[in-house]
Amino acid sequence: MLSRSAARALSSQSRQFSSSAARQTKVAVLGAGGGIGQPLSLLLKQNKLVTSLSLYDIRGAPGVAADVSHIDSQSEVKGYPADQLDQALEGVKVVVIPAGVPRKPGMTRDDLFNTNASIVRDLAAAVARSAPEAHLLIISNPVNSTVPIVSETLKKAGVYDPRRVFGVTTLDVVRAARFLSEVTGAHPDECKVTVVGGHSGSTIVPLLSQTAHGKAVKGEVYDKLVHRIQFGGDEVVKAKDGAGSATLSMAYAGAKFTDALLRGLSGEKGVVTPTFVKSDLFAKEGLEYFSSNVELGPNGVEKIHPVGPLSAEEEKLLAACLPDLKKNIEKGNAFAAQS
Ligand SMILES: NC(=O)C1=CN([C@@H]2O[C@H](COP(=O)(O)OP(=O)(O)OC[C@H]3O[C@@H](n4cnc5c(N)ncnc54)[C@H](O)[C@@H]3O)[C@@H](O)[C@H]2O)C=CC1
Ligand SMILES: O=C([O-])CC(=O)C(=O)O
Repeated sequence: MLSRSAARALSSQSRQFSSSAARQTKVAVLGAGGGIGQPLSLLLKQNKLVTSLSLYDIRGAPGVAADVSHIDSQSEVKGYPADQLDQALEGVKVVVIPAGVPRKPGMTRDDLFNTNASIVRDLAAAVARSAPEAHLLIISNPVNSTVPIVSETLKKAGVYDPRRVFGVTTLDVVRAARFLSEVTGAHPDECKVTVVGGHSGSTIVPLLSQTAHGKAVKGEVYDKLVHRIQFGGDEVVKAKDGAGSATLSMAYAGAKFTDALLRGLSGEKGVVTPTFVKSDLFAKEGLEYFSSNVELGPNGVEKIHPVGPLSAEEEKLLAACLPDLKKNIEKGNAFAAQS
């Protein structure tokens, strides 16, 4: 017979266990064998909100899984070969997709469309079949078009919920903080910049005027900083000289966004970060999707924040962003409509 205090302690322990178990989640990485997929899997293995990691790729996922599974964190890891996509998705709550080809020097992200559009469509169709209630985090480029493709594919399957589809634009936010810190000498933690729009060149709009350190940057230094944030991806593509694009910083950014979503799903309040989602902010201009600050919660997207006050320079950047972004979105929609 347990004493009353022992029984109380046991019941409080089991409440704690059940609430933390409820918060934990099975996460899949599709494209886990790739340049982003491997370090992303490594980082997700260290996330306490992940109970189980399901690693899928058409090449090499079982090997990555065996390797990552030796890390001494609580989650289980399983790798799936090319013919086991549906099994990989069973019971999965969050699906992160870095599958597809990366750029080489001289290419734009849009040049990846022809290869990556069908990869992303087929993976989204599998999610619709095997994990219809999962949240989808799209890393594969061109994000401005792959997010519409995923959304339309889910719509066709009758399982679309716009609160559960996210284009991962976190790398732009990460770069903006780092590059602003390099210009000002302030710590990156004090240089958080909201980046809105989409994820390629002119569609990337950093709102430097909304931060204390960013507001102080003017003239040529401002122009160079904005250009560096918009074209940071090209810097890495050039330096890698044909061996691909950003993988390590992207894995960091992907893990950071996944963690934000998991915290929101688990009920944490006030989790707000930019992400490319179905949005009415620029519906009048004909845009169905837009990245702005989004509050993440138990259902995914809880609240889409407006872009807020803009400087004259940012008004111009936004004016340049909207038509390009609209074209990218329409291209994704047109592909999905023909598929
Ligand atoms: N959203 C963002 O900020 C960023 C996006 N990217 C994009 O991420 C994508 C992946 O880049 P990396 O990892 O560097 O490329 P990678 O070539 O190293 O890896 C891609 C992986 O996808 C796998 N794959 C191809 N087709 C697949 C399919 N049908 N199912 C499952 N897996 C499949 C390949 O086998 C490979 O392991 C590219 O499209 C790249 O442009 C890259 C950096 C930043
Ligand atoms: O530049 C690329 O192709 C990869 C990417 O999206 C980025 O690094 O932002």
